[in-house]
Amino acid sequence: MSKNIDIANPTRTQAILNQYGLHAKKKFGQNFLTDVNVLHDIVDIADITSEDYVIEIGPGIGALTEQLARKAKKVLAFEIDEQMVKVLDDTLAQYDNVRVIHQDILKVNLPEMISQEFEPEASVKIVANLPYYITTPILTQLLHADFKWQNIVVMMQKEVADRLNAEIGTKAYGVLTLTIQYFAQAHLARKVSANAFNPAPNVDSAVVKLVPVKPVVEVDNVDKLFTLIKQSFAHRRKSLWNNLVQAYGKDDRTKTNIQSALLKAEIDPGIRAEKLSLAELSHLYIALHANK
Ligand SMILES: C[S@@+](CC[C@H](N)C(=O)[O-])C[C@H]1O[C@@H](n2cnc3c(N)ncnc32)[C@H](O)[C@@H]1O
Repeated sequence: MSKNIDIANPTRTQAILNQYGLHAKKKFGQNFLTDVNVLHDIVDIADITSEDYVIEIGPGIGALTEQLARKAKKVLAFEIDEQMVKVLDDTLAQYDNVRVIHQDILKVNLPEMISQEFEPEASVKIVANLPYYITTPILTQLLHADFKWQNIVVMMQKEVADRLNAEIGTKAYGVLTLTIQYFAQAHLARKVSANAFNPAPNVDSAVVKLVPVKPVVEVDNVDKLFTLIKQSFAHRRKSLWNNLVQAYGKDDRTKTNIQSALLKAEIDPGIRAEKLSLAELSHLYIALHANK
């Protein structure tokens, strides 16, 4: 395959799938991008330069990988579908700066991989047309993983993109919104219509750019903070008090501890978690932790 011919365009994508006797697999969220303008936009939004080491999630037949490989120093792409990995051996054969790894991204130890595959102090960017069925677990994994990244540019369902910057007190405001807020600032970079894909998804899509931020309130253990946040949102219609008692225990000593932490954090026990900001939940975590 010549370097000058793009892998992606509506007829070429289908021809490659036919050549290998493949169909897009729903169970792996396979919706292949066939619009080269969208692919170029994604690479531009991520601002990929020859200094960058890129992690791609789900390369598929290599349409986005190829565009990344033309600009980046190295691309490390994780693909779950063995049949796609075989296609990629051919479609990306000319790009010696691409390494495809046949693995479920949710099972990858990214910091370990980065230290094995990238130079120390590498400028790391993450780019993907995400499999929509696991957008939230992937974003959660990426953000909680302990490595430095410059930006994350990902295509996702528009409805999920809206949750990232959801207003406090709305139905869309929740654990995902707070996870994003703790680690990053999210910008909706562009919308993408369903006919940019083969097969066309039944939902609207959007490209989102995340840039890292310092958290509004630093805590000593981010995982524990998010355990508390998940417990607080466990039953959205229940009060914070009821959710906390359910999580921590109904005995008098535990109840007194929760009560004094709420008082210290100046939070009304009757409120619902969806009315609380990240800063308030962080202060609650700090107060609860101090009581232990
Ligand atoms: C929406 S398609 C994107 C394909 C290609 N990047 C494109 O833009 O045309 C999602 C890709 O992610 C792969 N995938 C799905 N689940 C995965 C997982 N858990 N780990 C790694 N790759 C996964 C699918 O097989 C598919 O190739």
